[in-house]
Amino acid sequence: MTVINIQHLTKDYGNNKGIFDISFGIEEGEVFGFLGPNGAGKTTTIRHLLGFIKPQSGKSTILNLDCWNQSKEIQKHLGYLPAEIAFPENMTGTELISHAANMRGLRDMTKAQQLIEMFELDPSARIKRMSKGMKQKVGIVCAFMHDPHVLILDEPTTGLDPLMQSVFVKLIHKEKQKGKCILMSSHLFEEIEGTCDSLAMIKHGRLISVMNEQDFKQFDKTTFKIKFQKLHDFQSIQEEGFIISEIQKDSLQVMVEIEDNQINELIRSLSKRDVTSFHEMKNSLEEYFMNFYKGEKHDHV
Ligand SMILES: Nc1ncnc2c1ncn2[C@@H]1O[C@H](COP(=O)(O)OP(=O)(O)OP(=O)(O)O)[C@@H](O)[C@H]1O
Repeated sequence: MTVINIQHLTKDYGNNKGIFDISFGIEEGEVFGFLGPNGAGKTTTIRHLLGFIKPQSGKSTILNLDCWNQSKEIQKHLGYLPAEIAFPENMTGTELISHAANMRGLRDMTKAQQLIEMFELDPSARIKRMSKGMKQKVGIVCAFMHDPHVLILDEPTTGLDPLMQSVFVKLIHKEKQKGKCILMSSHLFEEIEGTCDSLAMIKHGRLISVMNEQDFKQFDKTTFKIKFQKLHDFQSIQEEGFIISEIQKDSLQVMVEIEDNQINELIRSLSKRDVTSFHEMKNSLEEYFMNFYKGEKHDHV
């Protein structure tokens, strides 16, 4: 079932700013990455989904409810983590979490407590004394504590240290297993690659690429750069049935591309040969896009 559905969504702010003809859908149990550089239009798209912006043309729905006309109904099923969290500074984290729960009519705080422990958050401090990372953790607790079916997360790992980023990735995997529909915006390839099943890439307000689950499978492959001592070994490895993506005869070097489950087979095969060097070159989303859009100027994306 398509939970989030965006069709031809357009908001023109003038001067070529805004979003233009954005369309994509996200299914139940799918983690969808929304990737793009600063100012690309990620937040503008997300604000439409939240019912904060009326579309100029096109429409978006969540659970078949219209995001502009039925946003109140949608709120019950939605968890939202904004990119910039503007919390009332004088409250403590605990007060804020209770306040957010009361607004939702949420009584059972079991999940909130689990999240607080999982992220090692001390919510008793005043928000104004909290670091960026601590505020982000409070935001995560508020977005997930009512166990919503749909999660919209705008640059969710901002301010989290690497350890907490990996806790966040675990949380996303768990929520996905429960069948949640998750939209996650980011300008970090690594974050999207580690969590998402599919993605849309936006630049200058327009979608430039959509990758589905099948397209993502290529990142389960690894390329190895292998150099041999003897010509005979260099030649015979090419007859072993591996995918050879590049051959350099002068240096007796090959690039072998394997699925992650073929690694033992490759090692067995190499153990019979005289290898002088062996380098792993993991296929990454970032590399894929850099190759795909060679010639264009990139900062992050
Ligand atoms: N209310 C507005 N009026 C005019 N221009 C706007 C408005 N809101 C956003 N923009 C412009 O629209 C473009 C898209 O902005 P948006 O915030 O959606 O980008 P983003 O992809 O979320 O970027 P970032 O990664 O920096 O958060 C930007 O050029 C921004 O300046």
